[in-house]
Amino acid sequence: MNRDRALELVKKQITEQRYKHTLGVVESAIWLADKYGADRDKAEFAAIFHDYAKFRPKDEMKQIIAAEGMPLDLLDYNMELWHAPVGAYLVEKEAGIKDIEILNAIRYHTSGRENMSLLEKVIYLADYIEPGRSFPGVDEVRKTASEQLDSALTEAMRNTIIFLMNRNQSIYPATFKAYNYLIMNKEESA
Ligand SMILES: Nc1ncnc2c1ncn2[C@@H]1O[C@H](COP(=O)(O)OP(=O)(O)O)[C@@H](O)[C@H]1O
Repeated sequence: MNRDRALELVKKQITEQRYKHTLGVVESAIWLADKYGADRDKAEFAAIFHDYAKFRPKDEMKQIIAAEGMPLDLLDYNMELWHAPVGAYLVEKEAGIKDIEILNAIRYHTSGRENMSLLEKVIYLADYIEPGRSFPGVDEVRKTASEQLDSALTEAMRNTIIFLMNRNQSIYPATFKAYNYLIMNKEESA
C-alpha cells in the first residue's frame, strides 16, 4: 500500500480535526525516526494508522477486546485506552497491514509498555509532541526529544501519569510499568 492510499483509508475513519492531528504525528514520527534510526516507512505507516479506531463505537471496541484475546483489564480502565489495541486489530483486518512492528506501535501508542521497541517509542512520543499539541509541558518534551529519546519518553509518561492523578483518574498499570522500566534501565549517558 502507498502513503496516499493509507491516508485515504484513515480519513474515512476519523474527524477532520483528528486527521490534522494524524498528519502532525506523521511529521513528528518521521523526524524522530530519522533522528534515532528507526525505519522511516514503518514510522510513517504506524503514524498514519495510529488513531484508526478512535471513533469506533464503545460496544464494538468492547466486543473486539473480549473476542480477540486482548487484556480484559483494559475494560476496567479509561475507554480512551481501547482504540489503540482495537486499532492494531482493525488495521490488520481492514487495511491489510501485516507488519507486526507497525501493529505493535499502534497497539501500544496510548499506554506504552515495558521494554518498548524503537518504533513503539517513536510513535508514542510523536503522538505526544506533534506540532498541533499545546498542553503544558509539551515544549519541554519537544526539546528533550531533540536530544535523547528515552528521556523524552520518560517525561511524556511522567506528565501523563501526573495529569491523570491530578484529575483523580485511575491509571492503567502498563504506563507505570513502561515508566519504571525506563527509569530502571537508564543508560548512564541519558
Ligand atoms: N495509563 C493510562 N491510564 C489511563 N488513561 C490513560 C493512560 N495513558 C493515557 N491515558 C489517557 O488516554 C487518553 C488518550 O490518549 P492518546 O490516544 O494518547 O491521546 P489522544 O486521543 O489525545 O491522541 C488521554 O486522555 C490520556 O490521558
